[in-house]
Amino acid sequence: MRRLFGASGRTVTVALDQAMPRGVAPRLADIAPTYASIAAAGPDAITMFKGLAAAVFAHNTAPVPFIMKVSAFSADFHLTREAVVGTVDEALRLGADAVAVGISAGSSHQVEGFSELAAVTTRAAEVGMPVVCHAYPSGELWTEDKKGSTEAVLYAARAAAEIGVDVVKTWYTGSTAEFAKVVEGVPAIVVAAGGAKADNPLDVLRQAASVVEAGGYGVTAGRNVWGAVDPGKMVTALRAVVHDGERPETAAKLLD
Ligand SMILES: O=C(CO)COP(=O)(O)O
Repeated sequence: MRRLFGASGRTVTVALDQAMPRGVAPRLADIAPTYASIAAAGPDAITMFKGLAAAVFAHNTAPVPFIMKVSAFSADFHLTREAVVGTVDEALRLGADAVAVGISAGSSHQVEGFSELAAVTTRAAEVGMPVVCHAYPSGELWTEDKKGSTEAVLYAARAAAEIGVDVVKTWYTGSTAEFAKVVEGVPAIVVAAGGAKADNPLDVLRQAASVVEAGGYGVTAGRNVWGAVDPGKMVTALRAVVHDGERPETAAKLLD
C-alpha cells in the first residue's frame, strides 16, 4: 500500500486499462510514447492489464508501481458484466503491487460481480496483496432519478468496501460536499476516477483538488491523463495538487 500512496499518503494513479473497455484510442494504440511520457513524470502507480504491462515494462519488472487489473468490462458490448481476465496469483508472479477489479452495482449481474470480487479479496488477503475496486453504479436497474446520484455512487463504493477491498475508486459526484458524503460513508480509502475527457484541463485539476478537500486520497485518472496534450505534464500538475496542495490555477501553469 505504501508504494501506491506517496509521501503525502495520497495517490496520483494513471489508468491505462481502457482499450478493452472503450476502444483503442490513438494514444493507446501508440502506447510506447504515451507510457514513456507518463512514467517519466512519476505517477504513484499505473493500472493496466497484464499483457500491456508485459509490453511496456519490457524486462524492467517494476519501474513504476503496477496495479494489475484482473477484470474488464466492454462498454460497447456489455457495460455491466465484467470478464475475469487475471488472478491474484498471476499478479503476484508478475510482481504487481496490487490488483484491481471492477464492479457494476445496480446491474442484473450484480450477484456474480460481487461474488467475483469477493473471491479476489479472499485470495488477496491470504497473500497480502492490496485490492483496488473500480466501483461504479453503472447497472441498468437504477431508476432515472437515481442514475449517477450520490446515493448510487455511495451504494457502489460502500458495497466494495464491505467486500473487503483496500481502495475504492469511484465516480466524482460533482462537488466537494457531495463527494464528502461518499468518503464519509465508505470504510476504505476512497479515490476518484478522472471521468470523461474535459474540454479544459484546469477542470481536471479543480476536480482533483475537490476530491482531496472532500477527504479523498487522490485520483486514478485515465482519459484526462493519457488523452491530455502532454500526458507527463498532466501527471506533474496532478501531483502538485494532490501531493503538495497546490492551487489548481497555479498547478495549471505546469501544463504550459
Ligand atoms: O480507472 C479508470 C478506468 O479504469 C479511470 O478512467 P477515467 O479517468 O478515464 O474515468
